[in-house]
Amino acid sequence: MYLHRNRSATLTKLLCNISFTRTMGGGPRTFPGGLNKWQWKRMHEKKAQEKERKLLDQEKQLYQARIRSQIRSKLDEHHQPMSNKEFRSGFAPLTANDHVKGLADRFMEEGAEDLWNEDDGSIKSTPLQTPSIGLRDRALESPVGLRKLIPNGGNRVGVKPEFGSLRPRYYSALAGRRPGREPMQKFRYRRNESSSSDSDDDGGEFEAISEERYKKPYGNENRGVRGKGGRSSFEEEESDREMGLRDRMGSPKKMMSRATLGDYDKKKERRAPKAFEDSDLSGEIELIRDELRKRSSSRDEVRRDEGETLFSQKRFDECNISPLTIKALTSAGYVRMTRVQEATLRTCLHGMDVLVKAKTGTGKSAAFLLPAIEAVIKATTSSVNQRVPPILVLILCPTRELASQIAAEANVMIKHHDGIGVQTLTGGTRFKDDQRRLESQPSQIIVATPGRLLDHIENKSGFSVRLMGLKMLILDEADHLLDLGFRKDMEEIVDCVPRQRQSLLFSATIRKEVRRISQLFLKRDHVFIDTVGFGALETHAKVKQSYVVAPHEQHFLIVHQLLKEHISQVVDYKVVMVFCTTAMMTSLMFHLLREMQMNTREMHSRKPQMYRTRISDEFRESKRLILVTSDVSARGMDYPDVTLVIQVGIPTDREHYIHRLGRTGREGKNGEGILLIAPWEEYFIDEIKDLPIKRSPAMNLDSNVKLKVDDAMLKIDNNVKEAAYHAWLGHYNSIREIGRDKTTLVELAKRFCDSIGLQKPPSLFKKTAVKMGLKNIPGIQIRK
Ligand SMILES: Nc1ncnc2c1ncn2[C@@H]1O[C@H](COP(=O)(O)OP(=O)(O)OP(=O)(O)O)[C@@H](O)[C@H]1O
Repeated sequence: MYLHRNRSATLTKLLCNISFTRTMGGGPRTFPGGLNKWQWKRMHEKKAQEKERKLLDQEKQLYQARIRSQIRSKLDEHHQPMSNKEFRSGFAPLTANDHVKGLADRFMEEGAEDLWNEDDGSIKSTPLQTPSIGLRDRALESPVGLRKLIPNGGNRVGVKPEFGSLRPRYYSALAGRRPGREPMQKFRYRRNESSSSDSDDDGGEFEAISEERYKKPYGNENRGVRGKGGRSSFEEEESDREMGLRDRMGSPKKMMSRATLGDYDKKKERRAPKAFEDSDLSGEIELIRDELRKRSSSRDEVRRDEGETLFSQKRFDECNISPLTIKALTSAGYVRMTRVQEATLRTCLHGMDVLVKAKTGTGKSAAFLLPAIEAVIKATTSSVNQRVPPILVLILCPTRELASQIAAEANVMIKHHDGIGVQTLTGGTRFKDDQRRLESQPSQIIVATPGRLLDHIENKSGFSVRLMGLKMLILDEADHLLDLGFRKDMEEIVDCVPRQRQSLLFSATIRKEVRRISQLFLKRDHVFIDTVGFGALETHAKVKQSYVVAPHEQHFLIVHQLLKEHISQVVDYKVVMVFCTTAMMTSLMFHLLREMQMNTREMHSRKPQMYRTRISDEFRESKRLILVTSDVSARGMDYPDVTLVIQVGIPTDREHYIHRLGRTGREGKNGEGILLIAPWEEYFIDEIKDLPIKRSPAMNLDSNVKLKVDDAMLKIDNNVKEAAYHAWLGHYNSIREIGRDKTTLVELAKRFCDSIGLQKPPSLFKKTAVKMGLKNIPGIQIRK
C-alpha cells in the first residue's frame, strides 16, 4: 500500500516534471527514456555509487586473499605442526615471533608496496644515487639485509609485536582461514583505552568479531551525504566562501564527502613507534635505528641537491617522441628535460597510469602534454578516418586561465603536426560558441574546466559519443580537482569516459587522503612518482619565506609599505602578486592600492572573463606591475619572473600556501614570499612549520603613510567596502578556529569595519545571518 502510494507520488512528480518541461518550451532537455536532466543525473549518480561499491568490495576481497595466501605460505614454511586442539578450534594462537615475522614479511617482500600507506613514505620515487655509507649499509641495501642484522632473522623470543598499532584487517589476516577450516573467524585486538599509549603493554585483548561486523567499514552505513550538489567550480567556491556558506571544515582536510568513497577518505592511524621489551635486543635495535637515521639523512641531502636542480641531463631528442614535436620544442627553447619530465616521460609513454608530485614551476605541464601528443599521434595513425574525430585526450584543470595556458603550451608543441588540434572548454564563454568550434574544427585534445565539460556532456550534441574514444585522461592540479568542491563533477566525468584509458594525475602537493581518493581514478598498477621525495622540502630553497603578524586593521598599510620597500630594492622588479582571501577583499585591496598611485591590476572570479583574459595576458608580458588577485591565480599560472608573493590573511590550507608561493621562484629562479596574518591567525604557522619560514620583526609603520592610507580609503566607494565586509565575515566565519566563537568573530569584524572607514557594520539578510549562525549575535545588523 505504502509502496503503491510512493510510486504514484513519484509518477505524479514525473508527470509534473514533463509538463513543466513542455510548458517552458525550449527549457530543460530530455534524455533517453524520457528522463529529464535531473533524473538522468540521479541515474548516473546511482550507477557511479554502485560501481564504486563493487570496486571497493573487489579491492577488499583481493586484499584479503593476498594477505591470506601470504600468511598461509609463511605458516606452511615455518610453523610447527599444530596441536589437535589448535587444529579443531579453527585457528592457532600466534606467537610473538609470528607477529614480528608477519609484519616483516608484509612490509619487506617484493610487491609489499601495495600494502604500504603514506606514513611509510613514497612508494616509487625517482631512483636516487645513494652514496655509499659504509659496510653495514650494504646489509641495509635490501630489506632482507636489515633483518639479517637481528640474530635469528629477527625471530627472537620475547620480542613484542606492536599490537596497539595494528589494524583489524591485519589481525583478520593473521588469524585467517587455514585449509579445511570454517567458518572463517576474524579477530580484532581491543586496546585498553585507559592504558597509556606508549606503554609497552596496553592491557588489551583479542575479541572475536562476526563476519557482518567485520564488513562494516566498507558497508553503506558508513557512507555520508554527498557534498554540495549541482555544478561546482572554483568560481563558485570563491563566492561561496564570501557568503560564508562553505565551511573551512568542509575542506577535504577536515571533512570530506564520504558518499561514494567509502573509507578512502578515512585518515589512517599513524603507526605507533615500535615497542620492544627484550633488553638483549635493544642495543642491536638502536644500532639499526642509528644506521637508518644516517642513511635517511644522507638520502635527504642527495634529494635536496637533486631537488634544487631543475634540469636533468637528458635531452628531448634522446626520447622516444615524434621528431616534429622535438622540432617545436627546440624552437621554443626546450632542449633538456626538467627532472619531472625525465622521471615521468618513459612511464607515461609505456601507457602506465601515474600520480605525479613535483614542485611548482618545474615543468609538469610539458610532462603530461608530451605523452598526450604521442597518444594522439598513435591513435590517429592506427585508426581509420572518421568524419568527426573522437576526443583522444581530455585535460582537466580547476581554472579558466590555467586551461588557456595549457592549451597555449600544447599549441606550441603541436605546431608542426598537421591534423592535431587543441580546444578549450571553460566557463565564462558562450556555450554556443564552444559548440560551433567543436563542430567546425573538432580537436582531439580538449582542455576543460569540470563544470563546462559537464555542460557539454549533458547536452545532446554528440559530445559524449566523441568522448567514448578517449585514450588519456589528465588531471592537472589533481589534488584540487579531487577536493570536495570538484569531487562530484569529477565522479560524473569519470563515469562518462571509457574505463580502458590511461590516466595521468599531476600536482605539486598530494596529501595522503588525496592519494587514497586518486585510486578511484587510477588503475591498480599505477605508479606514484614523487620527485620531491618523502619528507623533503615542498617549496623551493631559493624562495625566501617570512611572515608578519599584525592586527587586521594594519594590513592595508603593511601591504603598501611592503610593496614600496620591494619596489625600491628590486629596481627592475617585474611583477608582484598580492593574494587576498576572497574576491571582494581582492577588489578592496586593488581599489586602495590604485588610489595610492600604484601600478596595479585586479583578478578574481567576479570579473568578466574577457577582462580576466586581458589582465592575465598583460600580466604575463609586463614588468613593474602589481597583480592583486584571489585564489583564481593560485595554482598552475605561469607568470614569468614574479619577484614577490604577498599573501594577506591565512590561506585555506597548507597546500594553498605552497601553490600561491609557487608563483614566484619558477624554473629555478629566486623569489620571495611574505605571509601577512593577524595574531589570532598565527595557529596556521603550525601547518607550515616544516617549511623554512621565519617570523619578521614587527614593522615600523610610518604615521604619514597611515594618514595617506586612511585618506585613500575614504575615496573608495562604500559598495566596495560593504561587499568586502560581508566577504570578510563570511570567510572568517567559515574558519573553524574563529568561526566557532561568533561573538569574537563579530567583534573582529567590527574592528575590520572601522579600519576600512565604514561608520557601522553593514546589515546582513536574515537568511544569511541564520545560515552563518550569526542571527542573535550582538553587533550583527539584520536587514529589514
Ligand atoms: N624542458 C624545459 N625547458 C625549458 N623550459 C621549460 C621546460 N619545461 C618547462 N619549462 C618552462 O617552465 C615553466 C614552468 O612550467 P609549468 O608551468 O609546466 O610548471 P608546473 O610544474 O606545472 O608549475 P605549477 O605547479 O605551478 O603548475 C614554464 O614557463 C615552461 O615553459
